[in-house]
Amino acid sequence: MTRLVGPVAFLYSHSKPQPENIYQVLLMNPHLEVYASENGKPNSLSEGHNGDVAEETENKFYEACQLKQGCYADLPAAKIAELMKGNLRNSSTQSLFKVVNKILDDSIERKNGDIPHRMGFLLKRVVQEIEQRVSTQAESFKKQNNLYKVLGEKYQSRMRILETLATGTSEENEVVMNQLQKIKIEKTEIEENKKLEEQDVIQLVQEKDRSEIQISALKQELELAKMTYEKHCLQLETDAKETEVELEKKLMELEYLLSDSRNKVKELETFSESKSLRWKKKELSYKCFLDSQFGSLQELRVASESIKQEVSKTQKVYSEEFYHLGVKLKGLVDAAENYHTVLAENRKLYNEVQDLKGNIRVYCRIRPFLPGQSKKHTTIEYIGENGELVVANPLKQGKDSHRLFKFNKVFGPAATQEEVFLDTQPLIRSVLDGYNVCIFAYGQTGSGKTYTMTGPNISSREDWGVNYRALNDLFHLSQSRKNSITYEVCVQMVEIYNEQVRDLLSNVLDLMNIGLMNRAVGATALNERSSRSHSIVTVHVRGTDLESDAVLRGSLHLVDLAGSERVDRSEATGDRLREAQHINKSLSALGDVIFALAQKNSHVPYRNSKLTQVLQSSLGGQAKTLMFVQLNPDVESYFESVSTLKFAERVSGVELGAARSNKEGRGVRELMEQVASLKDTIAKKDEEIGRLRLLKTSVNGERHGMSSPRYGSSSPRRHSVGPPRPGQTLPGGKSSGLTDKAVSDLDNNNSSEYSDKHSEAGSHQSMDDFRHHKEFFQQSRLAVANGRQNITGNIESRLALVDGSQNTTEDIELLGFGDADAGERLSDISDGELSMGTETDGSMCSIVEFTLFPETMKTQANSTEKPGVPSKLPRPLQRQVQKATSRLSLMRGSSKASSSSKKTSVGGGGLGVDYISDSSNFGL
Ligand SMILES: Nc1ncnc2c1ncn2[C@@H]1O[C@H](COP(=O)(O)OP(=O)(O)OP(=O)(O)O)[C@@H](O)[C@H]1O
Repeated sequence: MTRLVGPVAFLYSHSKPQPENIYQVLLMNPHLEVYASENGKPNSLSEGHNGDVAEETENKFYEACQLKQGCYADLPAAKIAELMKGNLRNSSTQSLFKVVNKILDDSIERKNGDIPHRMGFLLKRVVQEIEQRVSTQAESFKKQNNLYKVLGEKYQSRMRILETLATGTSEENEVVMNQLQKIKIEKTEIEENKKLEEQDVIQLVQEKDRSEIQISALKQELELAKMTYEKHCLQLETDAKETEVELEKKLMELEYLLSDSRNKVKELETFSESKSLRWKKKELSYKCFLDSQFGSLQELRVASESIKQEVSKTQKVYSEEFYHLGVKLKGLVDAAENYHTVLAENRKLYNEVQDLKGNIRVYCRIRPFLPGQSKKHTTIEYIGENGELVVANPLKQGKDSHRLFKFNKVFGPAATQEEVFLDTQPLIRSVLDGYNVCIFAYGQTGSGKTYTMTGPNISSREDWGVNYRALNDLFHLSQSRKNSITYEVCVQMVEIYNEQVRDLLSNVLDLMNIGLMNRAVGATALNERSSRSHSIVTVHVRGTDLESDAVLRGSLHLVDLAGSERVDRSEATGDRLREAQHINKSLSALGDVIFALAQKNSHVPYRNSKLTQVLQSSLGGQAKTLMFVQLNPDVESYFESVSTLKFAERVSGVELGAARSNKEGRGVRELMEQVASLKDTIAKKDEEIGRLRLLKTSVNGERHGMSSPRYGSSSPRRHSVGPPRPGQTLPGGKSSGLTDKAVSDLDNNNSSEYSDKHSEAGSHQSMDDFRHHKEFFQQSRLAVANGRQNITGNIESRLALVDGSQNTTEDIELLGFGDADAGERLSDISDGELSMGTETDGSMCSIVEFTLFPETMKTQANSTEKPGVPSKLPRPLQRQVQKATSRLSLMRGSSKASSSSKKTSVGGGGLGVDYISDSSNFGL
């Protein structure tokens, strides 16, 4: 490209002079540069705007020329031209001009104007070069000029168009101006926004700084975290390695297990295949079975349809029949209701018949298992509502193992003290109507006798036994009747221990006070001895009808017997053996009495024990007697229980005769008193006769020795009475007044041998079923026999052997031997016709007196021996006994001393029981 700049462009545009040759151009513009084109021709003329570059080129060219001058002076011109050719082409036009000027200057300096050939050639070449360059430049100027001309025209036409357009768009210009204004406003707004944004930007920058700080802090944290993370990573890696090792181990194990389980799976697969085969077979068989069942079901459906029809038919028939049955049933229900009332009436009537017959009532009570005892093993099989009891033998099975017993009532283990008492209450209340009542508890040790009679805990009303409840009830009843009848009530508590009778308490207040004050000691002392002694609480009642002045007397004996099996099990010696023998004796005597009564024997051996003596009025008289048979349900006690039940069954068959109330009209009482005084005089006479007889006998004995069979026996009984004949008049003018039966009783009673045999025979007959009881009866008899061997026929000695020497006199006295009127008393007791309450000497009071206070009798008999309290008794009890005895003596003394005393002595001779007038004191 060729540019026109500087003076050339100026020349072209203003003067437009057309240079006629290259020299002119070069002269006009010494700075004009002419560049050779690549093809060796100058293609442009350019101003050398860098003088330094041009100067450098010029110097180089000149130096080259001078060099060539010196060096190549001899070279031909062609050769020089060839060498110059490259430099010419590459040199600028200005440097060429300079070269020309130099050459010319040099030639002028030489003054001859002579130019060396070589320089001239060079000059020619340079000029040619410059001419060539100028001509090409001029041509391009022409072309450009033409081009500019075309362009000028074009622009002028455009200018014209634009001018026309400019006039047409002035209005639009206004709009555009307006828009421009708007745009300006927008621009200012934008600028403001921009400012704001700049502020924002500043803020953002600040924030950015802050965040950068944060970022740097975070980066630090990150660094730290990275460090810890790396540490952690390291730890993890070590852990991972360890776990990897473990896992590898486990993997090994698992692989082993896997292979094992694979084997098992294979086994199971084979097993399951065999099973599935079996199941398939089964399925097939079931299918066959189901098909057959389905078939039979179809048949059944058909059959059931027909049956349904039949059933509906029969239902109709049944409903009709049911209707008829309903009608009949209604009638039956009515009848059943009546039946129950009839049954109740029957029971009542039965009881009345029993009352009339005077049967001993027997209630059986079964105690519950004690804590610690196994409740599974019980002998009690069934308890009926009407007194049936079935016991099972644990050693047998089948029918033989069961035994049925029937009593008036059976109380199960769950029966309460209240329930037991309610069934006993009517009997107890009849005491206030003048009846003698005896309630005794019989059974083996630990069967619940004391529980029933006394109760386990007297401080709790609920636990009160029959004794406390009876006393409470009697006192309350007597209080409620006080407007029509005044009652005098006396309570005695007696214990028969080793055949000695001990009056423990004679006053109900003392009973209650000692019970309350000294409960623990008293209770313990009593319990200790309970198995080895018979305890008897006696309530004497005397009532006076305020209207008729009639007097009624009743007595209630509440007896807790000693354990029935004690002797059987006893392997005791010494004191315990003695106790056992006494218990044996008394229980066997009770058995003898009961069996004699059951067989309606003419003789009933009451005298064989203190127990039977004390209970005589309640067993043989017109008394109401109830026996509680206590059972232990434990299988270990089965045989004991069965023998107890057999004994009880026997007892329940005993008829005592209809009970009779001891009521006396005023006349009767007066007569009784006369009879009593007469008896007293007779007794005195008898005593005198006895003394005379003794005197006579001693005189005869002296004369004839002691060989008389009549008086040979030392038994005063034989001596005094002998076997009387009916109607025989007793010495002293007193008719025996006894029937044949009474006489024989009397005889039997006095003949110990006969009595023993008789009782034994009775026992043997009646006790076939009661082997166990028989055993202890025999045991007791052995003791008696031992005594008999030593002194045959000597009753005193025999008794001394049985009861111990210290009690000999006492026993003789108690049994009536050695007492002149004993025969009479015995006859009274034996005679069933004589009531204990109607005969003074044979009354319960006198018997109790007689039994309780042998020392009194001894005094009467002028005996010198006095029984002491047995040393075997526990000390507190001894004190009690002594206290009670002395108190009773005092009471007797006072009643004797003053007939107007509030305490009334009953029984004649001041030997009765002291009644306490003020019964209100006894409210419990
Ligand atoms: N019905 C009953 N309910 C609860 N416990 C009873 C019953 N009967 C008896 N027991 C308990 O059985 C045990 C023995 O009773 P208990 O002392 O009355 O017999 P026992 O026949 O009088 O004996 P022992 O002949 O030795 O005097 C006691 O612990 C008593 O509390």
